[in-house]
Amino acid sequence: MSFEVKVKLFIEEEQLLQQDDHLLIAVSGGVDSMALLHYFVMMQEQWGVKIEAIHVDHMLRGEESAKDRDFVQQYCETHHIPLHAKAIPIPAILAMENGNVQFICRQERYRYFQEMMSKTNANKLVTAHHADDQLESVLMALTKNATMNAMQGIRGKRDFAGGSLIRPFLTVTKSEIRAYLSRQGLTYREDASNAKDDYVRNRFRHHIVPLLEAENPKVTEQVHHFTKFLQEDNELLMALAQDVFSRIVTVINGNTYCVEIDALQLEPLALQRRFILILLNYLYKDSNTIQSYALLSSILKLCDTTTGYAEVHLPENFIAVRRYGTLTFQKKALVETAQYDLIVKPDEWMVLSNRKRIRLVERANVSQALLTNTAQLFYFNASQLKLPLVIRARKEGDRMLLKGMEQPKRISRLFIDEKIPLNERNSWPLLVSQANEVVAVIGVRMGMFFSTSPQSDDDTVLIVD
Ligand SMILES: Nc1ncnc2c1ncn2[C@@H]1O[C@H](COP(=O)(O)OP(=O)(O)OP(=O)(O)O)[C@@H](O)[C@H]1O
Repeated sequence: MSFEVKVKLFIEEEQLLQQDDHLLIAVSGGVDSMALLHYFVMMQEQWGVKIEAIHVDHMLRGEESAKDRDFVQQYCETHHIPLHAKAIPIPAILAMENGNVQFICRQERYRYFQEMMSKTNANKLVTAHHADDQLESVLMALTKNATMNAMQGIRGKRDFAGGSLIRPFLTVTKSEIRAYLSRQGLTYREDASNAKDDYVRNRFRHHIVPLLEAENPKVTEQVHHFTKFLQEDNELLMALAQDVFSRIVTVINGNTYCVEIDALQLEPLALQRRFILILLNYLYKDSNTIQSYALLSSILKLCDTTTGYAEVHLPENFIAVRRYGTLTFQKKALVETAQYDLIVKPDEWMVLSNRKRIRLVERANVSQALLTNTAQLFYFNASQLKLPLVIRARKEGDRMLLKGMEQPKRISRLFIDEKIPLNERNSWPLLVSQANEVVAVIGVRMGMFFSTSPQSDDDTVLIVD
């Protein structure tokens, strides 16, 4: 099958192009992306699309990278293709931020791609990833601490910057691309770093892939089918995991995710894993960069039991905590610092940081307000407390009067006795009167003003659910 037919079939099969698409073609100047740009120059009318090119000079290889840019520019001028180009001082960024060169290049490159997608109103970014890249990616994922997401390799199409990123060359090999370019009589820029073994990808390319190709010259085709099957299976499993997510996750204040462990454990392990990946997607802007098999396993290990307290520290200051059968994901800062002072208004449910809900009602209205049978009722005489009550975090020296005790008990002591985790003590919700006396530690102990049975007809009731 010819190069052009192979590419056409893949584009049609994956529905990568539509009539009137506005494409931004990512061109480094190397063999793959020059072939990509040339392919679209030749085929733009046939596909009915509008094309522009985009290039990033990472300023990493001195004059060489400036020459890459000139090379791309010259081709674009000859073929009347608008070019968007930007030089990004990666060495200077690295000096300030530290980090992995390839990671920073990629991050900066895609930031510019994204910016230009919206400035030019393009709806698709096109890159020249090909079948050899696919094979290398799968092999790299297999040997790394990767999740099943990475094992599925590169996709032909994914969402990007309000449109999509498409890879029309994903089924053609590098040697097919090279042969196409030479048939077209075109040249390209050679990046000397590609020949070195410094990067993992290069080591796979130079040493592992040739062995596999010797075993089966069509190994890239085989990997293409393999990844496609995996992707299709995964789509189904992700949809099922999303259903589970909608059923068993409660989101508090838009930033704290609470999972009922019992309900999660009813699901097959394959869905539990994907459920956690979906959750990480909510927590992180780019969850792909933090996904690892080890992280997934340590989070799932928290769900082995529903009793006791355990936590896993996650990247970027997130934390997963298991307590009372609930698994909670949130920013550590939210756990450690209090964000109250909230006035407790009658007849309104308040959701607190310890995942309890409370509500104040007149005794006569209790039955109306009771929605669950897990709620506990605490009766008190409102005239004995200075209202309104307030929810706040602990303060130095806080104490509480308890029934049967002559001296008020220090809240810090009570936290220790009740085994409240250290990192939650500063945000644990306390109920405080206007006289600044702590009258309850919500979900832990109620002070002397509260009884579990009615004292009079006009009691006020605190419902804790
Ligand atoms: N400097 C660049 N300017 C414009 N496009 C580029 C540049 N570098 C890479 N690209 C585009 O990205 C494609 C993949 O390049 P490469 O394999 O170097 O990137 P990668 O980092 O491995 O992949 P990814 O972009 O998915 O992270 C290229 O074929 C080209 O389309």
